Amino acid sequence: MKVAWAGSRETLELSDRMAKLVANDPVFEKFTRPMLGRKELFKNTLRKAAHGWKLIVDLRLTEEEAKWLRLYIDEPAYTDLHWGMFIPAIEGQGTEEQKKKWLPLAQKMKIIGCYAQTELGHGSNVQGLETTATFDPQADEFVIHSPTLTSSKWWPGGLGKASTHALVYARLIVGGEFHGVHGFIVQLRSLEDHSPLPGITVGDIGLKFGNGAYNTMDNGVLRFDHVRIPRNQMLMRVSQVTKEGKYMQSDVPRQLIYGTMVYVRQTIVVDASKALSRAVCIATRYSAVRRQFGSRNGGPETQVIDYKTQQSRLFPLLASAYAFRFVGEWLKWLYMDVKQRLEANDFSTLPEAHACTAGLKSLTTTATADGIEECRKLCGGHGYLVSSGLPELFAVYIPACTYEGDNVVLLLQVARFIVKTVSELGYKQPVGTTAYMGRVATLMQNNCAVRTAEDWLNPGAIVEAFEARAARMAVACGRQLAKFENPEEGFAELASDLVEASVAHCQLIVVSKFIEKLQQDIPGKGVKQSLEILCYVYALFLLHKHQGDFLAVGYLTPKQALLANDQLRTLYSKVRPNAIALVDSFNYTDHYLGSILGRYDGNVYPKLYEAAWEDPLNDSDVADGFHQYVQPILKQKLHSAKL
Ligand SMILES: CC/C=C\C/C=C\C/C=C\C/C=C\C/C=C\CCCC(=O)SCCNC(=O)CCNC(=O)[C@H](O)C(C)(C)COP(=O)(O)OP(=O)(O)OC[C@H]1O[C@@H](n2cnc3c(N)ncnc32)[C@H](O)[C@@H]1OP(=O)(O)O
Ligand SMILES: Cc1cc2nc3c(=O)[nH]c(=O)nc-3n(C[C@H](O)[C@H](O)[C@H](O)COP(=O)(O)OP(=O)(O)OC[C@H]3O[C@@H](n4cnc5c(N)ncnc54)[C@H](O)[C@@H]3O)c2cc1C
Repeated sequence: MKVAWAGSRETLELSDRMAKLVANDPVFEKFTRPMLGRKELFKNTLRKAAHGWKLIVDLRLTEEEAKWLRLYIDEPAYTDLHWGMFIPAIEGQGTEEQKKKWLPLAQKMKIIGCYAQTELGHGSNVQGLETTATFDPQADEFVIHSPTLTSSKWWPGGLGKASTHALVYARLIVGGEFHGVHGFIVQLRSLEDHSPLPGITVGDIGLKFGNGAYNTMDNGVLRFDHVRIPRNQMLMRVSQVTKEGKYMQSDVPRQLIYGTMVYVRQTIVVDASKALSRAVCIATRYSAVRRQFGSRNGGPETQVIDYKTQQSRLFPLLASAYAFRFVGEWLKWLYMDVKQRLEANDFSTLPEAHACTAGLKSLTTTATADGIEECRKLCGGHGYLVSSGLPELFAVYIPACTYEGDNVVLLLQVARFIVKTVSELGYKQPVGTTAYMGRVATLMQNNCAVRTAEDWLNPGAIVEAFEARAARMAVACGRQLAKFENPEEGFAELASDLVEASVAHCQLIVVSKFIEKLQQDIPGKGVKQSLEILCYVYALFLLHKHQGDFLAVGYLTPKQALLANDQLRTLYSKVRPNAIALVDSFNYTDHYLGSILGRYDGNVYPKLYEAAWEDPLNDSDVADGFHQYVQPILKQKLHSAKL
C-alpha cells in the first residue's frame, strides 16, 4: 500500500530518504515553533531555508529530491513562492530569451522572486487590478506605479522581507490605451545590501491566524512610485510591446497569462491529500490508543475507534485522503498533457484544464480544511493541544480555501464551463471530463437500478448515479438560466445553484478517477481489495451526505438512498481491521507528523505528560506576575463580611 500511495517504488524510496534526512537533522526541529515570537520565528525559517538550500547544493539533490526535502521541512517559507510560482510564471509566460536570462539566476538563487498579483482592493477580480505599467517609448521603459492605496500589492508570500524581485501583475498602458493585465519582472531590493530600491515601499502585512503556523511566511505589502524597468522585463510570450510602442498579440490565448494559477492549483490538489492524510493518520492512531467506556468485568475499556460514530466520521476522511491522492495524480497527468500541447501551440484543452484545476482545488481544499478540524474533534480534548499537531496543521492549511482563488469564485468558473458545455450539446460532442453530458438524454431518463445494499458494490451503478445527478443538476441550471433575458443577470441570480451543480460535477470526477485507478494493475496482496473498499466508502459517503441532491433530481428513491447507507455501515466494519495499516502506508515520520497523539509507537500518555513540563510556564513553580498581580488579591482585606 505504501507503493500505491507513493505512486511508485522509486518515489517511495526517494521520498523516504528525504523524510529521514530532514527528521534526523536538528536544524529542522519544529516543536518549539508555536512558542517563538514573530522575529525569532521568521529568522528561524530563514535559517532552515538556508540549510535546506545548502543540503540541495552539497548533496547535489535532483529537482524532485529538492521538492520532497522542502515538503518535509514542513515550514511555509519564501522558497515556496520562489520555486512554486515565480519560476513557473517565467517558464510559462516568458519568451525563450527571457527564460535564458532569468531562469538560471532564479534557479541558482542569485535572485529571489515572489508572485505579486493580489492588491489591497482586488484579489479575485484580476482584471480589476489597479497597478499600472505605462510604456515610455523615449526611454524604452515601463513605468510601474501604484496610483491609489487600494492598488498596493497585498499578500504575496516572500514579498515582505525576503524577495529581491517580484513578478508584478499590472495594467498595461501603451500610447494611452489600456491592454489588460500583464506580468512584469521588477527588482525590489538591492542585491548588495537588500535595501528597497528608490520608489519602492515594501514590508510585511502583519500577523496571521494561529501561533507559528503561516507566520513563518513574510506575506507582503508593496507600493511603486513611478519605478522604471526596461521594456524587456514584461513577460512577452502572450503579447508584446515593440520599441516603437506597438502592442501586439500573438496566437497564444490571453488566458495563458493566468497559466501559473492553473499550475499551482494542480499542485494544491496533490498537497490536499498530504494535509488530510496527516490529520487522518493522527486521528486514526490516537483513536486506537484512546479508550472510553465499555469495560466488562474490569477488562479494558473500548477503543474509541470501535464506536460506529467515530468510524462514520473518520473513515470517510481516510477514504477522501486516498481519493484526493489519486485524483491529484490524474490532474498532474492532465496538466503535463496540456503543458506539452501548449508548447506545440495547441490550446484546445486549456478551458478544461482551467475548469478541472479550479474545481478540484476548490473541492479538495474545502474538504481538507473541514476534515482537519473534524480530526481535531475526533481526538477529543487532547486534539486541542498544540502538541497534537492538529491546531497548527489547521492554521497553516485553511488559507488554501482562499489563496490561489477563493473556492466559491473558482466553483463559479466551473459553472461557466458546465453551462457552456450544456448550451453547446446540440452541435458539439463534449469530451474529457464532460463526456458524460453527451449521454444526457439517457442520464435524464434512466433511474437507479439498485435493489439491495450489495447492488451498491458496483462501480457502474455508482458512476451512473453521480453522472445522472451532475447532468440533471447542470441541465436544470441551464433551463433556469434560459428564463433570463440577460444571461449575466441569470448567472448572478442562480449562483448558489450553479455552485452546487459544480460541486456535483467535481465529485463525479473524483469518484470516476478513483474507480479508474482501480482498473489499473495494483501489485501487493490485498492492496487492491483495500482500495476498493475505500473507493466505495468515498462514493457512498458522498451519496449519503448529498442524498438530497440525488433524491431531488429524481434519480434515487428514498429506499435506494437507505440501502447505500446500509452498505456504508458494512464497509466501515471492513475498513476497521486495516485502519492502522492504511495510515501507516502514508509512510510519515514522527517528525513530519509533528504529533504526540499520532506517534508511530502509540506511546501517547507518557509523552503528553513529559511535554507538559517543557512548557515555559512550568519553568518555575510560581509564575512571573504572581507576586505582582495575584498575591495582592489573596492578601487583600475586604470590608464587606459577605465578600
Ligand atoms: C505549506 C506549503 C508547503 C509546501 C509547498 C510546496 C510547494 C509550493 C508550490 C506551490 C505554492 C503553493 C502554495 C503556496 C501558498 C500560497 C500561494 C498563493 C498564491 C496566490 O494566491 S497568487 C494569486 C491567486 N489569485 C487568484 O487565484 C485570483 C482568482 N481569480 C482568477 O483566477 C480570475 O480572475 C477569475 C478566473 C476568477 C476571473 O476571471 P473572469 O472570467 O472574470 O474574467 P477573465 O476575463 O479574467 O477570464 C475570461 C476567460 O478566461 C478564462 N480563464 C480564467 N482563468 C483562467 C485560467 N487560469 N486559465 C485558463 N483560462 C482561464 C475564463 O474561463 C474565461 O473563458 P471564456 O472561454 O471566455 O469563458
Ligand atoms: C495565506 C495567503 C497567501 C497568499 N499568497 C499570495 C501570493 O503569493 N500572491 C498573490 O498575488 N496573492 C496571494 N494571496 C491572495 C489570494 O490569492 C487572494 O486573497 C484570493 O485570490 C482571494 O481574493 P480576495 O482576497 O480578493 O477575496 P474576495 O474576492 O474579496 O473574497 C471575499 C468574499 O467575496 C466572495 N466573492 C468574491 N467575488 C465573488 C463573485 N464574483 N461571486 C460571488 N462571490 C464572490 C468570496 O467568495 C468571498 O466570500 C494570498 C492569500 C492568502 C490568504
